Amino acid sequence: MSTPPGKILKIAVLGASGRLGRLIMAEITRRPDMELVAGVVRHDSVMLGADLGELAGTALTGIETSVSMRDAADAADLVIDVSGPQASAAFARQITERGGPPFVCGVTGLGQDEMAMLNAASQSVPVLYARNFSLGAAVTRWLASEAARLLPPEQFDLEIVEAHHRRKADAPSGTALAIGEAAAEARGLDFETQAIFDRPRQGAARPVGAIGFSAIRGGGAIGEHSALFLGAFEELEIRHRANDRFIFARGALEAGKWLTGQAPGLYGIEDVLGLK
Ligand SMILES: NC(=O)C1=CN([C@@H]2O[C@H](COP(=O)(O)OP(=O)(O)OC[C@H]3O[C@@H](n4cnc5c(N)ncnc54)[C@H](OP(=O)(O)O)[C@@H]3O)[C@@H](O)[C@H]2O)C=CC1
Ligand SMILES: O=C(O)C1=N[C@H](C(=O)O)C[C@H](O)C1
Repeated sequence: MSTPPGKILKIAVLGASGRLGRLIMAEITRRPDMELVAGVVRHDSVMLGADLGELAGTALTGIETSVSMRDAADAADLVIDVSGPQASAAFARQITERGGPPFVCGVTGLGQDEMAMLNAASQSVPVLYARNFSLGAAVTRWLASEAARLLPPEQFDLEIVEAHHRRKADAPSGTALAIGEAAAEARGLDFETQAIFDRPRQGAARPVGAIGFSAIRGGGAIGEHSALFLGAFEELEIRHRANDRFIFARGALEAGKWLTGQAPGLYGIEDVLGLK
């Protein structure tokens, strides 16, 4: 079940001044089934007080950006968070205290403490956490986990390579980690002990079952991910490239629409797409 037909979904965006936040707000204003009701920015943001339409590149909305997560939550049926790890944790605490509204989080680079806050919120509120909102990336992850299950780790080494724009703060990307976690699970391996994030100049040879990560940062790359299954005599590559950031905005809104009809719990994009 998702939002009832005819109901207009009121949405607040956390991280309204960011690359993805602006696109999500623009997309909301184009949708007849959605209404943009709040946009939260950092307290020292130069965008504080700006009209949301100014940020989204659309007509003026008459609503100014604010710093109050509480006011945003009060006004909205759904909150979409594309800010940063600290803000996500603070907001998750806020929705736990007030018991809603449903919360979609797309922020990557969350640590254990921040994930614990999301988990705690999901005890009483529907929460969806997706490190990549695109359909193609979700299918990439699913395909990689199938390949990992079918290709034995003794014969096929798994390396995950990703590339992103120069301003991305976290590495490896959330999507790369999600692919690695799914592959480790499919192979019955412990992700934490198998993941290799750094290779020393003078190191040992590659252990069997290891999952290696390489992250490229530079230019304007929107997001590219490859899962490489490297055998001695054959190789398989599963590759996804985002050509337009719009795919994340659209995916976030579809995920949010789906989430508003769900019971409290922690969901992923796989639940929305039926990939589980
Ligand atoms: N799940 C998905 O499909 C995708 C996820 N992402 C993730 O989304 C996040 C944002 O990405 P992107 O838009 O490119 O990054 P940006 O840096 O462009 O945007 C993040 C925004 O959040 C703002 N912000 C930081 N702290 C707060 C706060 N306490 N309250 C309100 N706003 C705050 C920042 O403000 P300021 O500039 O003032 O610091 C910034 O404008 C990242 O974690 C990224 O990895 C990105 C693309 C797709
Ligand atoms: O920061 C980005 O830009 C992106 N972040 C997400 C990630 O870390 O996987 C998703 C997408 O690749 C773009």
